[in-house]
Amino acid sequence: DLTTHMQSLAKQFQIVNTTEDSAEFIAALDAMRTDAQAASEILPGSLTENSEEVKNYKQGYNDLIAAIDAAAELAKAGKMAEAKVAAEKIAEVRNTNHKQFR
Ligand code: HEM
Repeated sequence: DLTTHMQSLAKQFQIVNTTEDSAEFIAALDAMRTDAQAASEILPGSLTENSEEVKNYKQGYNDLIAAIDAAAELAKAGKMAEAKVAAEKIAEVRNTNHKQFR
């Protein structure tokens, strides 16, 4: 369910924020991408299907996935310092969307 995906996102994001190992960093981002995609298919109880808000909710996950991909790409290019900075955008996207939908 949605809560399980959120808890998994939080667990993996903690790894992203603490590891210096690029393989571990990339693997955690990969897991986050899978959870974000799955979560985007589940509407929270506060949203009615087909409402305008659903578009914004789905866009939130698109923004999250874009931030995940940007950080992963830098890490894959061996730019761990830049990747760490890019990963900060993930928390921004999370906070913005939690204000709206949580
Ligand atoms: C890395 C990014 C994110 C993290 C780490 C995260 C983490 C969490 C956590 C820990 C919870 C509380 C779960 C619980 O009750 O145990 C939660 C709830 C929630 N989050 Fe996120 N979140 C993220 C991104 C998002 C995004 C992008 C959206 C929406 C577009 C979103 C929507 C929600 C909603 C609707 C809830 C409450 C619903 C529920 O728990 O059933 N989150 N999130």
